[in-house]
Amino acid sequence: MKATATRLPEVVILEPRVFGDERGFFMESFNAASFQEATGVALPFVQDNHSRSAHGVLRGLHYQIRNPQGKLVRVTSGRVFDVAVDMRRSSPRVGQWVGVELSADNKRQLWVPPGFAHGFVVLSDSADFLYKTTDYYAPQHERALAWNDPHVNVEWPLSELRQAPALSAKDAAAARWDSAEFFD
Ligand SMILES: Cc1cn([C@H]2C[C@H](O)[C@@H](COP(=O)(O)OP(=O)(O)O[C@H]3O[C@@H](C)C(=O)[C@@H](O)[C@H]3O)O2)c(=O)[nH]c1=O
Repeated sequence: MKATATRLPEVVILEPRVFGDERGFFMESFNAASFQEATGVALPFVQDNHSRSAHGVLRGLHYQIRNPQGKLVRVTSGRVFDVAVDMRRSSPRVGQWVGVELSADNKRQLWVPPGFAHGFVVLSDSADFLYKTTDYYAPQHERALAWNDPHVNVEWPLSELRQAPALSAKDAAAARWDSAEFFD
């Protein structure tokens, strides 16, 4: 497992060792000890999620203001641009973002800690997105920050899309920075 820090130090890119042979490949997609060594995080994971999205779908930027979820995310078919935003009020990097391309080919995983908003846009024809979470889904605590909030100013790779990003109604109505809620 290779771990690479991003410009937000708590957000880490993980690359499992891939054993290829004439049959295909094998990798440990999750190993608790390797994960803890790479991130310093000992939280248990309690939920696994899988979504499939068409080209141009943008989900996010989501976080839970109570029961915050750390997310270990990866892509098993297709290619996405994945984004984490620091939503911790007392953080020196509050409002800063990091974006990483995750694909079935590069087999990268991104560790998005509790206290960060998360989202992604699909660059391929479709994408299967799998993630583990450190807390349960709690819709009453879920919040969405607008993907295109000018204060955060995520540089989404929109030139790679054949269309404008496709959003859920919830994400289209997401909060702007000035009315967003933060982690203390
Ligand atoms: C996220 C989630 C959704 N659902 C249900 C609620 C709803 O009816 C349906 C679709 O939910 P959403 O539209 O919120 O799904 P989606 O927009 O894919 O939400 C996800 O986006 C990415 C970016 C994240 O980071 C995730 O944590 C999660 O917020 O699935 C669950 O039952 N459990 C869950 O954990």
